[in-house]
Amino acid sequence: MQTKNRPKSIRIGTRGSALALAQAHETRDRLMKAHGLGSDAFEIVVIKTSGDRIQDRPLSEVGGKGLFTKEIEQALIDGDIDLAVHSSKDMPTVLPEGLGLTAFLPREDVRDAFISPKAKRLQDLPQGAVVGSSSLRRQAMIKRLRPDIEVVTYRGNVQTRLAKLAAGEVDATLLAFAGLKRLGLAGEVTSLLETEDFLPAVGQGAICIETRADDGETIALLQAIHHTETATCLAAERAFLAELDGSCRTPIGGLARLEAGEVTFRGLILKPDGSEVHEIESRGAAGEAAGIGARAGQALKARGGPDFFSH
Ligand SMILES: NCc1[nH]cc(CCC(=O)O)c1CC(=O)O
Repeated sequence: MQTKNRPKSIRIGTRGSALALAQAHETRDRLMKAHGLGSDAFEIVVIKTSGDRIQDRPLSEVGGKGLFTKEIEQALIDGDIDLAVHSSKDMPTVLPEGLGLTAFLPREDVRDAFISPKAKRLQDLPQGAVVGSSSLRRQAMIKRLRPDIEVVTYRGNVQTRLAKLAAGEVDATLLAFAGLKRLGLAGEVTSLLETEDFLPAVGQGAICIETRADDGETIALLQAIHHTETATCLAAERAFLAELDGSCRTPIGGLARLEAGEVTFRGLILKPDGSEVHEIESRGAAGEAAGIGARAGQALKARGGPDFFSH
């Protein structure tokens, strides 16, 4: 596998959170298996991002998504790492010049998980209960379903959030089931929110791998672990988001499914207080995934009108 020009090991860049490391290890393990390599063929390079440093404010206030990726992408551009492993959900729709999303791993469960010592389901929480979440989408969806619930901003990594819940700071929280599963914490889940009632974030549950667009050797290496079905769904979801995310303060949900060569896409936008919702469902051939997502985004943008995105 190795050539003369390649440094001794394949350098995998990742954030240092437990979830990010689990994702980097999953990627490495798949590459080892696909190419018959040992773990010594890889080096996991931990990179601290602004998103990791800023813990006291909601991400939407300090600049949103790029915060978890900027420093890692710079390491790719500088040639300090060969590939970067990310949660697709955290990826901006526009990447820096010269970089590309080269591979997607088979998607985990896309659903949000409800975790609470007080009730079995979100619908069963007592009147006026307090739910912790820093995601604008989850906050707005909770208020849409249960306007009486108080939603408090609640940041930190998955373990910190579970500790705050255990300490009684909030009555419940919502987290991506995929992340909990990857951390071996599926047992913490009280119940799962079905996508019909609670649409996930674009990219939720999908690990993506970013490389330099001209790094043919790494791109070839990744082909063996690339999951085209996931990539097709992500093409629709990311095209949808690209039409809408001019403002990272707008709650957005989007999910594509692929069945028998046909993509079914559902998307929605909400006012942050859940008082107004615009939803769309569309379908088409897998080869048209990006167009299906983009048209859905344009349609919702038109339906929301110019005021929808200016809060
Ligand atoms: N924004 C943080 C983030 N990015 C990806 C995941 C979960 C894993 C995934 O969706 O693949 C999480 C935590 C969460 O939302 O609970």
